[in-house]
Amino acid sequence: MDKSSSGFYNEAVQVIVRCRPMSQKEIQADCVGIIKAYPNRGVIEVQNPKARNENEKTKLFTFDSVYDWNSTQQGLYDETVRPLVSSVLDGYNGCVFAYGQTGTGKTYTMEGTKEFDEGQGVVPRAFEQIWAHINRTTGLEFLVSVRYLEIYMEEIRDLLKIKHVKTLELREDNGQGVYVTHLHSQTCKSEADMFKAMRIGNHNRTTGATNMNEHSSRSHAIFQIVIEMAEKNSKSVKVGKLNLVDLAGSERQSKTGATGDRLKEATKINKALSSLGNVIYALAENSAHIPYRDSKLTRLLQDSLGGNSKTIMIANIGPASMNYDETIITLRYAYRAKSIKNQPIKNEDIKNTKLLELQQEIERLKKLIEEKNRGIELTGQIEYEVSSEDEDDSEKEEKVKKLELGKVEVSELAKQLKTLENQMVHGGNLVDSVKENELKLEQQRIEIAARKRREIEIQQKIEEEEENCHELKQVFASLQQAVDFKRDKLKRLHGRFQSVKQEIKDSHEEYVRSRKEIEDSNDSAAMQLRKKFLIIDNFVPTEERTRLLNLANFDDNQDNWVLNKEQYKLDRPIAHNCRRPISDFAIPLCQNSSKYRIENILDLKLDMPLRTTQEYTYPTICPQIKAFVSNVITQESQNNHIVVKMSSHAMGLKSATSKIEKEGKYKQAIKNIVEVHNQKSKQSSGRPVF
Ligand SMILES: Nc1ncnc2c1ncn2[C@@H]1O[C@H](COP(=O)(O)OP(=O)(O)OP(=O)(O)O)[C@@H](O)[C@H]1O
Repeated sequence: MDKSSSGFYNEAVQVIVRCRPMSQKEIQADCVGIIKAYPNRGVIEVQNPKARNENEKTKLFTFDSVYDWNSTQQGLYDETVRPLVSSVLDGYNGCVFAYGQTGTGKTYTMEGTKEFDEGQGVVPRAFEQIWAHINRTTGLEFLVSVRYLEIYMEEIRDLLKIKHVKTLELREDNGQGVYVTHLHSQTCKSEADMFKAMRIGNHNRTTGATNMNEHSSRSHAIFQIVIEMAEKNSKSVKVGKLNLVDLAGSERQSKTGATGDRLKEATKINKALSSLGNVIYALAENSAHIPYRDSKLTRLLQDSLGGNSKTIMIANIGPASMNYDETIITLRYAYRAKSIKNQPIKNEDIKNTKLLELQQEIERLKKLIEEKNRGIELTGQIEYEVSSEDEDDSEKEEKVKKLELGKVEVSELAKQLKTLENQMVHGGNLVDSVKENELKLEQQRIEIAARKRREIEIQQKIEEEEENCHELKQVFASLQQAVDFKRDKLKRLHGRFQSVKQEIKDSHEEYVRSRKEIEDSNDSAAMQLRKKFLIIDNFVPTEERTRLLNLANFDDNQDNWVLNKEQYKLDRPIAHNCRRPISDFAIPLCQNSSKYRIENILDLKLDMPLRTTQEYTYPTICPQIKAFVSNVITQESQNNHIVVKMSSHAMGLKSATSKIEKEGKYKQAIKNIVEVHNQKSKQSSGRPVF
């Protein structure tokens, strides 16, 4: 930690990398593993399956810690996330987010699997830690609430209240940072309440199957836990906020096979992730402008990246050779994120919190109840002391009524008090011995994590120093030895120079590729814009255009242009006793109507719905019967009936007749004859003729 120019302490974003095991699909496709992880040095080595020369063969990346396929959920949590959640419980803002290609284990890391103990990911383990802390902390009152949202197709959705009627918008506030309006906040009184909220949200989250992942997350999800804590009757509160973020994975259409909706989702996912990449890049480069406003995701993560938060980025990668390009891109972003500096500040002494409001309201209600009770007691006493003979009946009744009313009011207030008290949790409801043991265990875990981090840091420093001091330590016996040593060093440095050169070349290629993507999307946006201009220029009168342009204002919160609704009023055309045509058939009828002319200033065709019926097709007669019968049918008219006669070889050249009512129903007649004959044939020979 170092001090920034603004006087706050800078703390770098902690970046860890996790590589999942080879998947069944990758094993079946005979994919080669290209990742080597060195957890004690925090190093990841990637082998390039397309290497053309020695320099391109391997790439090394150093991180705060790395986890390979043998890593456990418990190990990862204890070593990296537990210390962060402890800080949140001390009043800091914290954020853990999982980043990486689709199918690399982001959801596995954040949520985990259904197996109860070992399978649990970061989110449920954080619940456990938070509630263990609350249950052993005496003397404090807590108000714990959760929110769960997803950004799907650039729209924010409340995962705890899916049928939200109000639109959820992003707003910015000096105290709160960026927040979402009308987002449902669920108060939790126990670990089970939090689990319930998580399950509801997960159930509502948008997922879908792709070639890369059967349960692919199609949205970015943020689970937010807010913990307000204060002593009883205190004047200020400490607030810890934890954001647990499971991002949707970046994906290539060629690999995921996405089409239709999946493709549209993928385009939005990739766009938001590329904005995130740009923010990381700009922060790492210390740019004057950080493009947070490019997407909703980056706006929501504004505090976590470069702001008031302690942040951990978990970069998830896969081990297979077929994903080499994506793995390198993820590792490059993660590497850049290492140089992002945040300024976490303890949220102490906060005044406008819900917990404070609750505490004050509880106090007020308690006092009120006390006063009312005192009043009731007094009225009761007076009633008892004053002799009943001195009062008439109506006065007595009045007093009894007043007394009853007072009691009802008190019971109402007591109910309100109970509801308010129920929202808060009183810490420290564990038995003392359990409390002590838990505290010890927690401290041990945090110490072990800190020791491990220190070991990795020391190891990385030693390697750096060794490189620098190697030459100083050497004592050369001969000139030749010195030359050999220098040659070795030159070779090493040349190798390093080549790999840096290669890295620059790769980065340039990546830059060209992403520039091309941006240019393509710019071109398509410009094309859409030209189309809209074509319509506006040709169909919207100039005065109206100027009027509307003057009414449009840019809304920072919505990040969009909006029309001033009070001044913007479009007069609807007046009806002229004629209904608006709603079908092709009705249009000609309305051609002469003044109403039609006024409303349809632009003579556009109506958008007709797609046809849902089919042309009538005549039934067909079985070709054998048709050929056979057409030769022998005769018809005669008999008392308004048609008699169809047919004879066939199949019937021993006998003729049969059928009587039908109308012309054109020969098929029916033939059917009748064939059925009758088939029945006869079945009776005699056991099988039909036709
Ligand atoms: N460390 C791991 N150990 C064992 N299995 C893992 C691990 N990481 C991921 N997996 C498995 O890999 C598969 C894909 O994981 P997951 O769904 O978490 O990927 P994802 O990155 O969230 O994908 P998407 O971005 O498409 O949502 C799952 O079947 C998961 O169980």
